[in-house]
Amino acid sequence: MDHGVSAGPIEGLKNLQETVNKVAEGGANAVLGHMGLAKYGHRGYGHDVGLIIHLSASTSLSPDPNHKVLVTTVEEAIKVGADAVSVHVNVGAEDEYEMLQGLGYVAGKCDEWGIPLLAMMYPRGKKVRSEYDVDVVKHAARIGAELGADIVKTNYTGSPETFKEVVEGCPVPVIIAGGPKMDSEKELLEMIEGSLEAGGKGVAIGRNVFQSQDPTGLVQKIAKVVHGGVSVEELSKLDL
Ligand SMILES: CC(=O)[C@@H](O)[C@H](O)C[C@H](N)C(=O)O
Ligand SMILES: O=CC(=O)COP(=O)(O)O
Repeated sequence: MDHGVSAGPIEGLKNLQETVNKVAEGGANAVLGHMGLAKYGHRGYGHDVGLIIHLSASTSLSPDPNHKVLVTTVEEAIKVGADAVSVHVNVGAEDEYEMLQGLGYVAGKCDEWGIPLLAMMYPRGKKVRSEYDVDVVKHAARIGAELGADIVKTNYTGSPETFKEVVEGCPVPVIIAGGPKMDSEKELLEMIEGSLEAGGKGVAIGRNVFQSQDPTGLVQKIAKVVHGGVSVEELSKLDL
């Protein structure tokens, strides 16, 4: 739910509290967002849900939206009760070097404090012809682990065969982002299933969940696939 910074109050994120409630009820393990999520997304009741504070930011209005900067610290995240923190690196961007420096720095701080670090490793920049190409995705994912992340989040490469190369090339658990809203839930669930088949360990789905007609129901289905080992075919037979 970090899109409020990059894209503004987009559909599904206008009311953070409501959205946090819906996904927590569906069984999400954690919500991820900027500092404001802790302040304005706090519900004070209901299911507990993990909190991952995102330390990087850029906006779609910037001359270079691929240039993410660190906007808060591991210590500030810990103060608001974070269970983990995340950093976004665009591998291939003009200012890649600063984002790599930032990731390395944050990884050191996370080790000092004993807090897990999720690195969002996206191949994005002039030399990147496709953000979903296995060669650039596996390179980006590997960098996340090399620089000290505990979990790497990246793009799904379109097939279990290619995604296996990403997982095998990355010594820490790899999870996938959802990307732009898809036409059907089935398409999303099949992508998730494909990533798990390849050895992926989970998902960090944004728009496809919070812009769904039924975020709670969709998270329930995702949890059945990720945690319950239920196939998408079996899922269609369940009364959900
Ligand atoms: C809006 C996008 O293209 C996403 O992939 C973002 O870059 C990822 C992140 N959730 C963000 O909003 O920065
Ligand atoms: O930071 C962004 C994400 O974790 C994933 O967002 P998406 O909307 O699923 O791409």
